[in-house]
Amino acid sequence: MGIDKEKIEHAVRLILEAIGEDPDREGLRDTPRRVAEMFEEILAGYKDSEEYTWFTETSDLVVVSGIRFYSLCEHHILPFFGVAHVAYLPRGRVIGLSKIVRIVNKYARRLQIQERMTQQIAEEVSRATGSPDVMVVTEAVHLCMAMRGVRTPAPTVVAAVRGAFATRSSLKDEVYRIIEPHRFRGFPL
Ligand SMILES: Nc1nc2c(ncn2[C@@H]2O[C@H](COP(=O)(O)OP(=O)(O)OP(=O)(O)O)[C@@H](O)[C@H]2O)c(=O)[nH]1
Ligand SMILES: [Zn+2]
Repeated sequence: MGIDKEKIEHAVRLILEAIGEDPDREGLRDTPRRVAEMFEEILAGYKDSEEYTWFTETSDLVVVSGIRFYSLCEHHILPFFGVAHVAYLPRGRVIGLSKIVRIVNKYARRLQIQERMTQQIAEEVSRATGSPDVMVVTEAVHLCMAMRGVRTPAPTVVAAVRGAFATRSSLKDEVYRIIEPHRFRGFPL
């Protein structure tokens, strides 16, 4: 999915007019272009590819914790942001640690809800590693809940717990122990 920047520029100009601003005043003249470029950047996850992997004998627990992410909620197009923690048990295949961060960003940089984003990250880590044993915890503040509406920046936690993490609670507890120092404390980031 490519982003139609011209269309976004046009739409932003209309929004500026609709809120009673003068889109030709100095500070706003380049705003439609800036917003179009911003969307191209922060919604780049639609075009990210799947790369990866190499083989190993290990089956030891891997946890990448405290991965910061910034997403946009699909209801209000306002940011939600926080951290993601990704754990998996290799089944003869590991992926580069940076690829886990790339997977998080790939699904964060779209119009999202936190639950679907968390699930998609878990599914792709599972696909990439060939392991059904995956656990992803995301913690976020939603600006649509903070700046407007209920005006309550309550951090929201979503956990996708799959395979051995779901059947062995000691393994799940181990992940929560490991990620504890890297958990998201909400405002201020
Ligand atoms: N489950 C879930 N809900 C979300 C997420 N982001 C935003 N929302 C909620 O989506 C809902 C949209 O509800 P609507 O009633 O259609 O929109 P609204 O009238 O603007 O709702 P309020 O925010 O309650 O004023 C709101 O309750 C938001 O808090 C998310 O990631 N996951
Ligand atoms: Zn929202």
